[in-house]
Amino acid sequence: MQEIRIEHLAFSIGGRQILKDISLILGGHEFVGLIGPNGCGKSTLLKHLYRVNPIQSGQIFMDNVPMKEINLKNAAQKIAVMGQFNRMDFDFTVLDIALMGRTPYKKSFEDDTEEDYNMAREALERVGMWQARERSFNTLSGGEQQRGLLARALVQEPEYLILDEPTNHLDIKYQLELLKIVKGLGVGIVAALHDMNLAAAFCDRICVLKDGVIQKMGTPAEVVTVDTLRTVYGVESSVEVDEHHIPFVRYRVEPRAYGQLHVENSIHRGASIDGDSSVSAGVSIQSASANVVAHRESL
Ligand SMILES: Nc1ncnc2c1ncn2[C@@H]1O[C@H](COP(=O)(O)OP(=O)(O)OP(=O)(O)O)[C@@H](O)[C@H]1O
Repeated sequence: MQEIRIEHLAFSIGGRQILKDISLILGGHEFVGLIGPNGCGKSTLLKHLYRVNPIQSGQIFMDNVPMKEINLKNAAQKIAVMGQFNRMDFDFTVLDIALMGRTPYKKSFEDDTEEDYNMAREALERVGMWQARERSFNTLSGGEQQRGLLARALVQEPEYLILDEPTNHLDIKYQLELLKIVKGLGVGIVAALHDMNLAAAFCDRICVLKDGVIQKMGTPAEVVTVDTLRTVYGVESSVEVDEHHIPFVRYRVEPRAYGQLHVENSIHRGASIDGDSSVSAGVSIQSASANVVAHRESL
């Protein structure tokens, strides 16, 4: 696929406008990050691309063909999706989920072939889930589910990949691995991301949404700036740009806020929160305090 072109897309729910006049070109071989505060419209925009949300106003083209003229099966051969909500209604195994990636290529009730099985095996090995292939998908942890869904997307051999918060639930090793795998596919990618440093490290371009409007679009160095973080998120930061033009954000937090937290913790430590469990209350407060200290040191 060469490109997905979005023109003047607008979308309202219950009289509230969620997306306002969005125009955007997503190249077929670039990794575009979609960032912005909670509720700014990232998932709503992505749902238009994978056709969960109907187009109310504006147009979306895939390689110059209006999306509504492309039948769903053809679209599913071109576009794979890793969405945010992954619960399955039936008790599928991890292997079943991976094999579902072949569905757009099959006729109704056509059986899986050895080739399908080999593709599923290769994808599951790639995401470290082959050993868990007989596990019920619904019993997996959030991160394991996400890796299973990535395997399904790989098996689908898409030309374009849509990821809605793909690193949600993943530990740092798998966050990096997932982003490396998808980047290495050489297909177009659009991903809603919250972690600014991951977005900066992996994306070719970043689109910033706020209140359903595109605020900025550009390379990570153009977009991930102190000004963006202040105006879009209301957060103070410092941003360093390395020799590869990749920005790295450090968030500024008032040191006094930590001091106050320690004082509060020491006052409450050992005190009973629920009236009958002073020990467990003390433990949880201490561990929260330790987390804050560790976090502060890492800053
Ligand atoms: N079906 C719906 N009915 C009512 N409101 C909705 C619906 N879908 C989305 N919204 C609202 O639209 C706004 C944008 O939601 P969306 O999920 O696109 O945000 P987001 O940028 O992906 O947020 P987050 O970062 O929290 O995932 C939110 O205020 C949300 O509550």
